[in-house]
Amino acid sequence: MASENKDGEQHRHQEVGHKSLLQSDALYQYILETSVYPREPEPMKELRDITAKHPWNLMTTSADEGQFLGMLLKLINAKNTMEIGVYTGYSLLATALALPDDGKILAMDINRENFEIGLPVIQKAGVAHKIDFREGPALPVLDQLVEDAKNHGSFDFVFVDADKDNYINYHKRLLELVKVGGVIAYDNTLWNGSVVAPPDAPMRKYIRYYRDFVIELNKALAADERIEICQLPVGDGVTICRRVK
Ligand SMILES: C[S@@+](CC[C@H](N)C(=O)[O-])C[C@H]1O[C@@H](n2cnc3c(N)ncnc32)[C@H](O)[C@@H]1O
Repeated sequence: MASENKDGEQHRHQEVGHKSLLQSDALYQYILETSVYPREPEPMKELRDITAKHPWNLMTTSADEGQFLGMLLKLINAKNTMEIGVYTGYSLLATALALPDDGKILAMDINRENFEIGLPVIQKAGVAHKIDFREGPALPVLDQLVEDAKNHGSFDFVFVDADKDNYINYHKRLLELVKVGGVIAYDNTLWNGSVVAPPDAPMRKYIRYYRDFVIELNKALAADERIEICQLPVGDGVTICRRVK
């Protein structure tokens, strides 16, 4: 989706946000209009519209990534899941809709207010009973879960979409909590394309700050023999990790 700044200059969608790293705006729009929007469940559309009016809407998961998550969850028959980084709940709703009626999502975010923006839509969709929302930093919750051996290997799927400087810390703990054969998906692993930018390239402050953490994560995941990985250019880059040992 190209947009114009005040000088009438055209920006590509990946420069104004990072919802897709595809090199053609027209191609991305084609994917959305042909395959994503026509199949997007009504509650997800409603939540996407509500979120679009929120000042931090850049943080939301894109509709194509939401569709991808739903498909992935169904393909692996996920039931017990976790999400780190909820914001208004678009990926959370995609997950809740994809899980069976007795499926579970342990959802964590330091900000409850934004979760509450999406909550009425989630309730109306009839899937709120699957969600256990915990307000606060995710790391202490993971530490608590790891302490109890009965949680080891108990999660089928985890979606990580929060503070990039903690992804490595999450990974250490999540590998104990996800079952062998289970999946951890890390979002934003191409970090607005900055992972290949020269260090002196102009970048927004927050992109520059997290860039090195994302680069280190990508190297660590590629070297980790306990997982198989697949990095996809969906959204801002998502790396799917399948625990193998
Ligand atoms: C990119 S947004 C998540 C987007 C969400 N998955 C969606 O579909 O809209 C990142 C979220 O991570 C949360 N966050 C940041 N640091 C966190 C932490 N230490 N623990 C848990 N959540 C955190 C932020 O409050 C923010 O809502």
